[in-house]
Amino acid sequence: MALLTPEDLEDLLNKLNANNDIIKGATGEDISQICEEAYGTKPGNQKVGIVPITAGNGIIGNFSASLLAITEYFGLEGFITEHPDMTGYYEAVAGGADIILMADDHIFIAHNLSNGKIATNHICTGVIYSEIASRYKHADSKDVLVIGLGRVGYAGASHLVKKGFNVYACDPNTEFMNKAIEELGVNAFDIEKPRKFSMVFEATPNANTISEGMIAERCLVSTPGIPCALPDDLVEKYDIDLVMEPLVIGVAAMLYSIF
Ligand SMILES: NCCC[C@@H](N)C(=O)NCCCC[C@H](N)C(=O)O
Repeated sequence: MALLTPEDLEDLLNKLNANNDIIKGATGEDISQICEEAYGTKPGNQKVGIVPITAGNGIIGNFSASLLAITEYFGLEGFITEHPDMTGYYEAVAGGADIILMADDHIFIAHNLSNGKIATNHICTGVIYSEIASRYKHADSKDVLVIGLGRVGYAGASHLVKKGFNVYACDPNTEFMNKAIEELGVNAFDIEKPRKFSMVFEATPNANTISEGMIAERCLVSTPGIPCALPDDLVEKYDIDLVMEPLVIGVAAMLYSIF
């Protein structure tokens, strides 16, 4: 999994507002409305404790500050603990946090201490980005292309299958591909037999994974992946709504999933 960098997190709320405008234009609703419908919840007066974690590669600059900005963007009170790790966890609970946000290099969780609900960033990111792709108001069918079947892509493919979409998926890792075919019943997308999709959910850590044969002239590409899955020439040539943002949309889904 590619770790975020402080540069990925610069100018976060401007990137969110720009993406929210694209989401509204392409689906008819904004990210808060989509989260409310996807999870059936609304923000309340929950207090969010953000605990920096020093494990592995350690603290990422801007990460905790970004989580605080996101918490406040969705109308919640938040605080970053003065200490990291276990001392920070104790500080958050003692400080009256209802929800704890914390991440090491392998898992990023949101835990609601009041109702016991817990969420991971990789599942919530897969669910919300695939949900956004599936709401494209100019879709020409129920066909959705999922590129990448790692933890995030698999979660998104699973969500779309449950919602009754025709999911075509591809991943160079044959184990991931076979698992998704066996467990989810996805159709293997064959790059040799291209189909043009109007809804694409991409979840890989690679650039330019989308090629011309995969997309309709007018389409919605929804991806948390860094770097961008779309080659510049395709962005110029086609009418593509691109939803791509490094952190806020996934964290919004984490929070709404545990309210
Ligand atoms: N969609 C977001 C995916 C984030 C994930 N790829 C990552 O960088 N995780 C590492 C976070 C480490 C945070 C660090 N321990 C801190 O607390 O600052």
